[in-house]
Amino acid sequence: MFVDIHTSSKQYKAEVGSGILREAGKTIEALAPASSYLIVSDENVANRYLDVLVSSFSKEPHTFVVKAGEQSKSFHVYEQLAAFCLEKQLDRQSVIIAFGGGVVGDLAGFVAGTYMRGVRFIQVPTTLLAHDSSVGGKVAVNLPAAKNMIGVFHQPEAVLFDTELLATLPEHEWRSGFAEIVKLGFIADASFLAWLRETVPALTSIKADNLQKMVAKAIAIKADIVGKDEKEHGIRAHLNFGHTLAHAIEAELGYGKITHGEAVAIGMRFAFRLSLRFTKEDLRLADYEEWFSALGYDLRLPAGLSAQRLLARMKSDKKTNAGKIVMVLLAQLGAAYTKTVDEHLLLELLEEELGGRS
Ligand SMILES: NC(=O)c1ccc[n+]([C@@H]2O[C@H](COP(=O)([O-])OP(=O)(O)OC[C@H]3O[C@@H](n4cnc5c(N)ncnc54)[C@H](O)[C@@H]3O)[C@@H](O)[C@H]2O)c1
Ligand SMILES: O=C(O)C(=O)C[C@@H](O)[C@H](O)[C@H](O)COP(=O)(O)O
Ligand SMILES: [Zn+2]
Repeated sequence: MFVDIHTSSKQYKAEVGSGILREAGKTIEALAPASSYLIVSDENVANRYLDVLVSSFSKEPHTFVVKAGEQSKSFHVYEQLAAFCLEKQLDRQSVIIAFGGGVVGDLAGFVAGTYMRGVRFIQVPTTLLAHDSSVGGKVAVNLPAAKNMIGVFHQPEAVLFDTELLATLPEHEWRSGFAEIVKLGFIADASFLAWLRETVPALTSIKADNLQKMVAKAIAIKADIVGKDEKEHGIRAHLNFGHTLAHAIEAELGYGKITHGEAVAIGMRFAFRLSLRFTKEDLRLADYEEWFSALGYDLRLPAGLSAQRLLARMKSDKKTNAGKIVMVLLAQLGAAYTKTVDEHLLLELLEEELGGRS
């Protein structure tokens, strides 16, 4: 299956299929002829699949493997990778391949977006979550205090999503990726949401054809939004549903202590509760809680966090405007909007959530 992504800076395709990794090198060589290729991956993915990708090229590419996990989305690793590019004499005709989940995609994409002021790159995602991170061109590293603070918009040349690779993904990583898929239903497509609800009573038993359909549809919804607003001047902010709090939780706990998607699931519940303060629509929050609890999510704020500290972190969100926190809320299921929200209200809700934990 192919999904077209049309942004103002680039048009490209995402291919979603089973077994496409075995031909990925040839596909990349045809799509993006280059003076040299560099594959960036992490140790978990490299141990399982790097030889398959490397041997699919007609000429051996360079490889660079980082430690698995969010800690690798740092300036330190960014610098090591950029230095490696120079050491291997990558030039402006070279192509970088991000082979991994969102961490590798964001890191390698940021190096690609900045090395020699920008070289081409290709996303070869290996996690469910990477249906989101591999599309749309947001690439970045974290600052210790805040997620994705230093980055650029740099679209890939193509996305090659082999759903077969998801077979080795740990269950909590399925949960992480699935939260971002459901997010797309909440903000933009109520019928997709209903289909997900029907089709995914358990994460470990999604049939192969439904999995491909789900990933392709999620990419198509994201592509539609990014196509309308590549640089987040408006509607793209809706993709941040649940993220203002999620990013605060991730930074406050320390990167890698909770998966991104599991933090987003908590953030979405919080945003649901906040949305209910401003609408009379039935957002069916209880349905979400019941469904996600059955799938093994813990939607409560992690114990031990401070409401004041979370609020302070939320202020460094990229949507903040003149010191005011801007939240993505739901008008109804399938329709989002942004709203400046008074911090006293946010604090009240955070304290209520944390109080319920003791
Ligand atoms: N750029 C964007 O638009 C965007 C969108 C969403 C999330 N993100 C970012 O993506 C990151 C999270 O990405 P992620 O959830 O993919 O995390 P990740 O890249 O850390 O991967 C999760 C874990 O799964 C392992 N793994 C990857 N593929 C595997 C496979 N096929 N089999 C077995 N193990 C495998 C990894 O080694 C890692 O331990 C966060 O930093 C988040 O901020 C970016
Ligand atoms: O693509 C987007 O736009 C998103 O917001 C997708 C999010 O799922 C993703 O986590 C993104 O990296 C968040 O971006 P940020 O600008 O809030 O850091
Ligand atoms: Zn996200």
